[in-house]
Amino acid sequence: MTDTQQDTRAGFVALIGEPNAGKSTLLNRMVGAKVSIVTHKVQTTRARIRGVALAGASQIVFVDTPGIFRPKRRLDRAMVSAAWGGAADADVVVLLIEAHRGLTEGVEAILTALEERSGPAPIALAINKIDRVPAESLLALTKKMNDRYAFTETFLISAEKGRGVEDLRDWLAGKLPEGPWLYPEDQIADLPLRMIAAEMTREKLTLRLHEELPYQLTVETEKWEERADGSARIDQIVYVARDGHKGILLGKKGETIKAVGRASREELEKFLDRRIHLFLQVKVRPNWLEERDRYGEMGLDFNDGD
Ligand SMILES: Nc1nc2c(ncn2[C@@H]2O[C@H](COP(=O)(O)OP(=O)(O)OP(=O)(O)O)[C@@H](O)[C@H]2O)c(=O)[nH]1
Repeated sequence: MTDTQQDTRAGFVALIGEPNAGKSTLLNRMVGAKVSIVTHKVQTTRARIRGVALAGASQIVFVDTPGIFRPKRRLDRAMVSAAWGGAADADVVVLLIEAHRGLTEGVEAILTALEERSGPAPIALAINKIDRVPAESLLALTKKMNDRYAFTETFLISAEKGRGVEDLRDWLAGKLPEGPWLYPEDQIADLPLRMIAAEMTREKLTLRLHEELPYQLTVETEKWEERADGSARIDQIVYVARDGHKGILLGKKGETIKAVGRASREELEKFLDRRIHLFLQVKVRPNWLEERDRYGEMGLDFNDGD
């Protein structure tokens, strides 16, 4: 190992909490401005990348599980446990709650789901919006929360004012497994956009192919090129596990993949409000399943680079 590679760490952090807890605000603080473009427009049950933060030699990949921890009035426990899968694969979980609301029914529901899961990941509590309450109340809330659940660590933060955020980020960085970074540095800024674009194409494939759709399929955004005229060129690869699947995806004279590309491009243009040139390619990658086992659960388009 050379000096420059020493001590690099990388891994996944699931940021969970009730709607409005401040997840986006916190992420923007830790990751940088671009993350806010990740809206709730693209819904999926799988975990998605919200952004990547760098802290020293660590690369922290934040994932979330949209729709999961937003139970309506009555909590569907089975659904929450099933959906919890994505977060259970994270290396660290952060539960974000609001200082002025404390241990609400919604937080209680999340804690129940936490108790039912068996993953070994450390779970930190981040009490957010501390600027909204008197400092004296925080000690009591910290105690109440830790009596309810044995958190690995508790942080008092104000995502909006930036208080305590660095401490949390540094702590997360230290908890990740040692290993090489998961994403090249030049991809980090637009990673969420790349993910969204891939997800849109995947969705169009699903709509078009229904049950014919090979289960072993993934979409990766390989290139994202900004053009001088304000448009962008996006190159995506649809990976399938077998030759036969490639034929299904292409369709007669490539009609199927063309239609998928058109539909995906139209939606991307609406979403990004700009002109998009989308190029799709179908490739067979037989060992894809092995990678998928490791990363598919996270909804990641993992790029192993070798
Ligand atoms: N006072 C105060 N307000 C905050 C703080 N952090 C976030 N907020 C506000 O809380 C509201 C919700 O923040 P978001 O970051 O959108 O919350 P979220 O958890 O991402 O919400 P969803 O997108 O619904 O899941 C916004 O109005 C933020 O400005 C904080 O530290 N202090």
